[in-house]
Amino acid sequence: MKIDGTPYRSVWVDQADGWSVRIFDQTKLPWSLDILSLTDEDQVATAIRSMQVRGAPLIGAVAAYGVALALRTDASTATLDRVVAMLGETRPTAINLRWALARMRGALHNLPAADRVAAAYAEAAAICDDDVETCRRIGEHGLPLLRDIAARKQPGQRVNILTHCNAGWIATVDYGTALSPIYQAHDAGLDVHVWVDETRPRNQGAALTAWELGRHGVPHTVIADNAGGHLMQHGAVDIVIVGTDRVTRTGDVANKIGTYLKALAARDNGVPFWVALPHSTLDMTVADGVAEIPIEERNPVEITDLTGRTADGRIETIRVVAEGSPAANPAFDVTPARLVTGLITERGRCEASEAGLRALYPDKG
Ligand SMILES: CSC[C@H]1O[C@H](OP(=O)(O)O)[C@H](O)[C@@H]1O
Repeated sequence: MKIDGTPYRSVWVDQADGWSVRIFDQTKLPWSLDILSLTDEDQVATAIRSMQVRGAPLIGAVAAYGVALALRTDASTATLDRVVAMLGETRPTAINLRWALARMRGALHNLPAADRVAAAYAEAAAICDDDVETCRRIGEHGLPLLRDIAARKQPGQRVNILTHCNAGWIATVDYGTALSPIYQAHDAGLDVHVWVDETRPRNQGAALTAWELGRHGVPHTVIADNAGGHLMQHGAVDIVIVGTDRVTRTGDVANKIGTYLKALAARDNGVPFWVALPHSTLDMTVADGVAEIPIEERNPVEITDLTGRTADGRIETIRVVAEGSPAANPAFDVTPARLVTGLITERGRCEASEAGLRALYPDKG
């Protein structure tokens, strides 16, 4: 995606030295565009844990480069196994992380140590290129849904989409998942508008989705997470499109905390609830998402404290919870397949079911 006319991906290898890895520090957005240079696997692990880099497909891609960085120092099998295990423990819910690391290990394990560094950078780059094309195609397969809604609108009426968290280009290598159809619809001239859930506690919607859409000129309105049901009751939402961190073979969907509540409100109001995902988000080894998907518990300080910009431009963090009150911070929830209208993938759309997924992905074990 372009920033001030310059095309960017969300992760790239520094052309100057040919090996260090660049990312945007997403904890500084939307206030500043800080580019970080990652030079070893520990810096990659910190960037993922602290959510300097986040988004299910993107953390997989960045972890893949973390393997390459580790092998630059020591290309032994012991190091390969160690760094795959270490990076795989940084965040438990998004399956893309383990998918990317398993792909890296599979590509490198049987190579001579001397060949591993070049092969690691090549495989990480291939993962990135695959994600870019995959997300572009997700947009293509989601666009007809928005065209169909637009066709039923009166002249001057907008297509109103609600999304939760950030599943845009900054959460992937490029294009995004949930936002990819929205970008393509906007670019095709459809009159779209996005209700952007602020997405407490880390405000990925208010800080990242709003930033992305604003830069691309997509009309949008930031709302409190709890406003979505009300808007749906009053006919202000035509469709919900969200991203996901893991989809089970039965179509259960793990995504940012609060997604399940959106799906309940959508079902109660007859609003289509679609989930956009790349193949790297599929976990065919799991059937019951509620019972089996590990839900990341993050630091309660993300609940008790809020970071923002003061009127005079200073970035500050303040406590917004009564002193002494404990907080709990589950970072994801699981929406059962029965509440999902359908899945938008790079291979097409399907129902949220094992039959639907196996028809699209007969090759996925
Ligand atoms: C295409 S991003 C998918 C998913 O990842 C985000 O989680 P986080 O911001 O914690 O990394 C969010 O749940 C998005 O929907």
